[in-house]
Amino acid sequence: MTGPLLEVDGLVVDFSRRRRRLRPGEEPPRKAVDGVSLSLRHNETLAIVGESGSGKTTVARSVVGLQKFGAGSIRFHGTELRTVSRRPAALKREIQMVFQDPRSSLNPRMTVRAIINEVWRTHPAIAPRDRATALAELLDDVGLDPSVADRRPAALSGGQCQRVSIARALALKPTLLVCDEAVSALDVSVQAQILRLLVDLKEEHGLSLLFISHDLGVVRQIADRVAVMRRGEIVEFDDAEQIFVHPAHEYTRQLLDAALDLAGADD
Ligand SMILES: Nc1ncnc2c1ncn2[C@@H]1O[C@H](COP(=O)(O)OP(=O)(O)OP(=O)(O)O)[C@@H](O)[C@H]1O
Repeated sequence: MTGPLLEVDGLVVDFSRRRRRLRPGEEPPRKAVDGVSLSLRHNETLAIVGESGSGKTTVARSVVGLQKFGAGSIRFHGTELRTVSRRPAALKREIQMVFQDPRSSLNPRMTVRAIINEVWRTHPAIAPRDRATALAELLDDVGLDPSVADRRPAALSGGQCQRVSIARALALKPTLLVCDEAVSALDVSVQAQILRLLVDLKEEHGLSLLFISHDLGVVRQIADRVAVMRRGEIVEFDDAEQIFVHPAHEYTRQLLDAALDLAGADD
């Protein structure tokens, strides 16, 4: 396959609605995302890092189609994407998102079996003929016991719920998984297990991952390339090794230092 899987070019998202005349010396309101360009290759993990409010989630939501954008373009397999309502169903299915809080993203009244069946009901084109076997395989893929199928989210741990969220995404046979702070709400040991799972799934299913995180320690474990965002812009975009060993931008160095301080404080 030639060309990147995903190309974001000059993306702009501006939440400030009222256009009033600025007072002399007043700074114009900052755009949440201001001219972001990046690309994601097939079977690659690209992480977007940056402090809170830097625009990471807004980029992710734009890619998934949950956020309208004002300018720029997002291309997937070379096809221009707009918001979800204007995307062809097959493309919608190919880009799936895993959220930070697995509990609130799963319907508490439904069993895991019902959650996954619901996905297949709404996408009959990719629904397996033998759903019971496919469900067992899916649960096995994400490291869950088959007995989990008949449980509800409240009966599962946070890590198990996140595995169910990942299984729900995989049920749609995506090519791109967008993970927005997908391990941030989990204990460190569970974080490591879910990261391992994502790496394995990426290899087994040929997935690409867009991985949003404020945690450089986590990003270091999973990313092939890293885009560093600050105030709506990308300040550095490079191979993970380069970012972590030879950061070029002062802001990246500050983030790395802050992460090291935090790690030291944990010891
Ligand atoms: N729906 C919205 N309406 C208005 N402003 C928004 C909206 N969503 C995000 N913002 C603003 O856009 C900016 C970028 O937010 P975003 O959530 O993308 O950043 P982030 O880097 O993901 O931060 P965090 O990790 O805290 O979510 C912030 O200033 C935020 O307040």
